[in-house]
Amino acid sequence: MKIDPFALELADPLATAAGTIDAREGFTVAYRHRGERGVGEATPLPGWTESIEACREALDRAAAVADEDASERDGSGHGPALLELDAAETPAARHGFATALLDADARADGVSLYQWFDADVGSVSSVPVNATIGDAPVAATVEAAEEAIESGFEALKCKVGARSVAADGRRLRAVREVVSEDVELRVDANAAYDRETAREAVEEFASAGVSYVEQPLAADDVAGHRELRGRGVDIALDESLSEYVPQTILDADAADVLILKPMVVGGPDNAHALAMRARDHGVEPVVTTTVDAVIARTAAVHVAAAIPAVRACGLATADRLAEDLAPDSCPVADGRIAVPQSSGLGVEVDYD
Ligand SMILES: O=C(O)CCC(=O)c1ccccc1C(=O)O
Ligand SMILES: [Mg+2]
Repeated sequence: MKIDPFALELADPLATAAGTIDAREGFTVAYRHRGERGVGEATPLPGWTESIEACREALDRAAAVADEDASERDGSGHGPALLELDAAETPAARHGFATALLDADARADGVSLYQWFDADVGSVSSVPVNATIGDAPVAATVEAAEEAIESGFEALKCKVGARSVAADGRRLRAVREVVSEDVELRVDANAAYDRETAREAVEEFASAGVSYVEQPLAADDVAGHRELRGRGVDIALDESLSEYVPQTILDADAADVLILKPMVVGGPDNAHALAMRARDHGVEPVVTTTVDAVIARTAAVHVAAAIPAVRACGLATADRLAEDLAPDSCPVADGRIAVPQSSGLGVEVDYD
């Protein structure tokens, strides 16, 4: 297993109620499996996943198991090595190795990763995506919304909760005025509110025609989120998935929508399985990145492509990066992101 660190600056930092994301650091993972070299990416986001140090340690541990097994036994060390990586403890590390294995497996089988997940989805050339609009004053928010609409997005996700409910209400109504009613408006509070403020916020968002609010309350407040449902704006849970296993949220009827970040749930395979389980419970899955580099972003696109008739996903995050690890394999046009059709992940990383 080959583990290489990288660090990427953001050209367009993402301002949220929980702080601004302005750089991403992680590791590429390369692993030979079934005669193919698979590539993966582990890009931890502290607060959401393990730290960069814990990620490195976990990957080194998995590499030791995989490499020892490969040299001393039958070369099938990926099983025990993957089991070294706990999806709850070190989700980014597991994501990195699992993606490399999935890439190699799908390449060996000669199918694109999304079809490797589910051959029955048929051919999916693109999936719908939302534009991601950070926290900003009214004028800049409206400008970002207009720009997104001009480039063809039909869903906008606006960060809220860094300002008062009244101030966010002004931002959202101003956006509503310049975009047509057909445009889906979502918001993401990143756990900014207490219960009382959240009820006021939901009322305000309903009047601006918001479809769903991501994580209005703290990650551990499952009961609070359940009580917020049915007030005219759907409830989507995101941070709660780094606190609880998804089954807890599904069993508690705490969400209308589950935001699945492969980097946070421990890999594209886990994200796909959880998406299907959510659907079975009548909860809609939405796949998003954690503003990752091209390998993880592309893996997330394959997860979304394997979900039949998936809602707009939060995958249009490439433009925020000042640089990337390889050319973009999933360009965005007209509000949709392209799904690579070559075998495996479809990302060619130049190691020289
Ligand atoms: O969903 C999107 O549109 C983009 C992804 C996004 O918002 C995000 C990116 C990094 C970390 C957290 C989040 C989030 O959804 O809260
Ligand atoms: Mg969110």
